[in-house]
Amino acid sequence: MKLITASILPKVIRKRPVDSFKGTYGKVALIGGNQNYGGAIIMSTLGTVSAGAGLTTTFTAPSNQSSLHAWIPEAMFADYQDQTLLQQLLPTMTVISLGSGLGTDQQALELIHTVFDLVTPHQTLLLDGSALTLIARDHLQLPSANIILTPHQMEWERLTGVKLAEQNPETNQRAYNQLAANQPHLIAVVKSAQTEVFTPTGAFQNTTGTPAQATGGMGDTLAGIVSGFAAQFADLDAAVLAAVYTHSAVADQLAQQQYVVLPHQISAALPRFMHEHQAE
Ligand SMILES: NC(=O)C1=CN([C@@H]2O[C@H](COP(=O)(O)OP(=O)(O)OC[C@H]3O[C@@H](n4cnc5c(N)ncnc54)[C@H](O)[C@@H]3O)[C@@H](O)[C@H]2O)[C@@H](O)CC1
Ligand SMILES: Nc1ncnc2c1ncn2[C@@H]1O[C@H](COP(=O)(O)OP(=O)(O)O)[C@@H](O)[C@H]1O
Ligand SMILES: [Mg+2]
Repeated sequence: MKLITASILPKVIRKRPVDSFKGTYGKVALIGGNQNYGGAIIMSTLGTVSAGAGLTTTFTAPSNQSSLHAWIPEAMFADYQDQTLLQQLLPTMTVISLGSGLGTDQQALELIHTVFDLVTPHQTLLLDGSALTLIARDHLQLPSANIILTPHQMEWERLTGVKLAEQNPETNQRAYNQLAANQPHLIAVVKSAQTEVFTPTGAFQNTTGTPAQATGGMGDTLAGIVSGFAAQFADLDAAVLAAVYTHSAVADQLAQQQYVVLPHQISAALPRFMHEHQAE
């Protein structure tokens, strides 16, 4: 297994061309955040916008609208139950992220079906949190798209059947091979204290991260950052590796002076970190 080190950053984070505009940096739809888990999709949104995505729309429960805008006015709000809006907007997106704080009720399941029907092969679809739990529970077939899965270890167990205690680079690779077999391009980010990333071109282990990250919303934030990187940077595998590295590298920096790192603090520190690591 190769290691994900700082050397990934200059390959991915490039100085922005002078004549670029928001359209250059991709459109992202983040779908999730039910009445109880609004914080999850707000934290994802903070990650995506702070990572530099050009335009971000957050599809969530209407009760989350004012908190979303209080936290991050740069993001647009859409009601995730509005079928017309979903059908109008999702085809225009570079990246769709589905599942952070979505919950697992019937409404959530129907939303997954809607997104799976609408997504096209040239789009990137990130699946996180509740979406992964529902896909595993109902044996849903993944649509044809560039798929990024971001399971924690229990979600990975649900998806693949590999028990948490038996998860290691070898068993995870075998499970990844099975999942990826019928997909044009699938990336699995198996999150833990030593996150492993499986791509069609290789398997990688992250070298950053701290127990100060062990708090709710940390994975929602990662899903947002990965979406922001995937929207902007052309090489999808490298973009995901750089996002995974960056999320925890920023946490490591903050943890030098903090007992716990709050997920939104990672997003707040992201623009400066990316500035420091951009290459010509
Ligand atoms: N502020 C918010 O709105 C938050 C919403 N969240 C959302 O809540 C939904 C449910 O996600 P959860 O992950 O909380 O619940 P899950 O039920 O999916 O997974 C948690 C269960 O897995 C077990 N587990 C074992 N090993 C684990 C590991 N390495 N990492 C995580 N869990 C492990 C836990 O003990 C627990 O029983 C998701 O949609 C998620 O996005 C969470 O992200 C927490 C914060
Ligand atoms: N001890 C740890 N060391 C490093 N990273 C950790 C540690 N504990 C948790 N993390 C990171 O925090 C995130 C947790 O994701 P997840 O469980 O999905 O969070 P949530 O769903 O609450 O947002 C992952 O990116 C994981 O790698
Ligand atoms: Mg999660």
